[in-house]
Amino acid sequence: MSSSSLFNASLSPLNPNQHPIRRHPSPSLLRHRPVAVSCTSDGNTTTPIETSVKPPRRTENTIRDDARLHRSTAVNPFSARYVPFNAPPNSSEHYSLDEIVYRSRSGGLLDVEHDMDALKHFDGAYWRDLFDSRVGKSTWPYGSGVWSKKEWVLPEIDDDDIVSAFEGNSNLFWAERFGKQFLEMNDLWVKHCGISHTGSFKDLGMTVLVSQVNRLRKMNRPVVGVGCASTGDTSAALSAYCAAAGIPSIVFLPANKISMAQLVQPIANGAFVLSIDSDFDGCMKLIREVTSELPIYLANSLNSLRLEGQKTAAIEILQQFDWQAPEWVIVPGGNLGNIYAFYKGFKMCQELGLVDRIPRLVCAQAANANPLYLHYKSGWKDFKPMTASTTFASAIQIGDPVSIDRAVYALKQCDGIVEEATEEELMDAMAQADSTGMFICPHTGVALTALFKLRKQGVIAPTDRTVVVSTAHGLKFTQSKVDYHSKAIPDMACRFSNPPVEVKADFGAVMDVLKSYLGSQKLRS
Ligand SMILES: Cc1ncc(COP(=O)(O)O)c(C=O)c1O
Ligand SMILES: N[C@@H](CCOP(=O)(O)O)C(=O)O
Repeated sequence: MSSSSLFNASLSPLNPNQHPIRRHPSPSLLRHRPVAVSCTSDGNTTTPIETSVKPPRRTENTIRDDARLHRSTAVNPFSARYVPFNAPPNSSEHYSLDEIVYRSRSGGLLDVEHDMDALKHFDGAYWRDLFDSRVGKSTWPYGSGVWSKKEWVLPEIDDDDIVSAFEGNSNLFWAERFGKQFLEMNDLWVKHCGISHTGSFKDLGMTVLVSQVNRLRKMNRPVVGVGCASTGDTSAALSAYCAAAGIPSIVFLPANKISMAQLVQPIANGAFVLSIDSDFDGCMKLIREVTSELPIYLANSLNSLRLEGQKTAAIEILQQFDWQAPEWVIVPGGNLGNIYAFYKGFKMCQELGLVDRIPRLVCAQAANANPLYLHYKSGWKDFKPMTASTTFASAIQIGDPVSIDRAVYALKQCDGIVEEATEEELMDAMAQADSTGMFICPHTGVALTALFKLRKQGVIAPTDRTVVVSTAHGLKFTQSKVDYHSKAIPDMACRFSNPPVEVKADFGAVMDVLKSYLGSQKLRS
């Protein structure tokens, strides 16, 4: 096929189905940068994207229409299916992603398995270039950080079925001052997964799950609604994505155990909200029972589809470092799906040749809800669920995590570590981070405490490139910050509190407090 006929055959930018190297996977060709093609809105003329300006969009077309016009007619070579998690090599049990199944025949967890042989037809340079070419665009659905990796997420879904808020592509913040001032580190980063559509990393998984539900409903599968148990972030993401797609959502929340900002999210998005007199683990048990009786699709991370979206945050970190792996990635853990999602994202990048090694993972838990930490400390012997106590890191107040097996597997594979944080430690860490220009949630405070401890022990070196995953926006947890800064927390010194100074509306009084403040600043500098 000549290069010009290739341009004419391809109507989709950087579509691997028509990529010139696809049928010639010799190493030298595979190293070439993919040739991107574009076309006019009537789909006729194609030119290399790097030398042309895209023709103006027809105003009556939406970006979905544009995607439909440019859609490839070639057979999609990529696929994925459910298999039992960590199945023995001789297992043949598998399920189509169009089946409604959350557990294996033996009652174990499931995993989404991709056809790695098909993905390996393209080398690491190909995938790196493809993913890089999609960042920062408004092309449907690749403007999403999740769907820009569609071939590795849900390769078979029709773009028309995708429900996306262009989530992902979250900023990787160089924590220069925090690293220098508190940890003597020069290469510390915070991946702000909470600066997102509903304010937490849950958007990454929920776009995938709700898109698949949208597809199932179009296939007339019996799904009347989607349900979850939640500590506040899963419920917010579920209700927002369902509302965008016009799908009913049902959320089970532990009464009085989530923040006001989190509670109002599903209410505003029109979800059916049940406030249940229990803790998260109690709500989780109930939603599992209910979804096995009623045609309500289960949206918690027990459902392995969610993790396919969440793993893209790991891929994004590598991408943001120009495809270099950091030494450490620290993730706060509760129901424990996310730590496995990070491992899976990193591992796929290694297996498909985008990077040559993966980072070591640290999972950080609140000491008041630390079943994984205790399991790790026991040498991975005999896991014991617990009743979690109240913690300011309320979204990880979980004692019986559904993904315990996934987390243990991930941590063992990458020589990972588990750490814990007391209430005072996590609140101090959050205040310290905020004082250097961040505005993080208490869960990120748990992760930063783990970093403090590992630096002190000499496990993490001053020059180690380290990423702390910030899982939710601080604005969802302002009450905890108010309590801390007003020193209203019993038995907590609140060492880094910064309460407002009350002063009379009088010039002299204002000058006095300002002079005293500026004097103390001079002493500090
Ligand atoms: C803000 C926040 N951080 C961390 C976590 C922990 O994630 P996972 O349950 O996947 O361990 C959750 C949810 O559990 C969360 O909502
Ligand atoms: N923090 C979570 C707890 C449930 O986790 P999931 O990932 O299994 O949905 C929440 O916000 O509900």
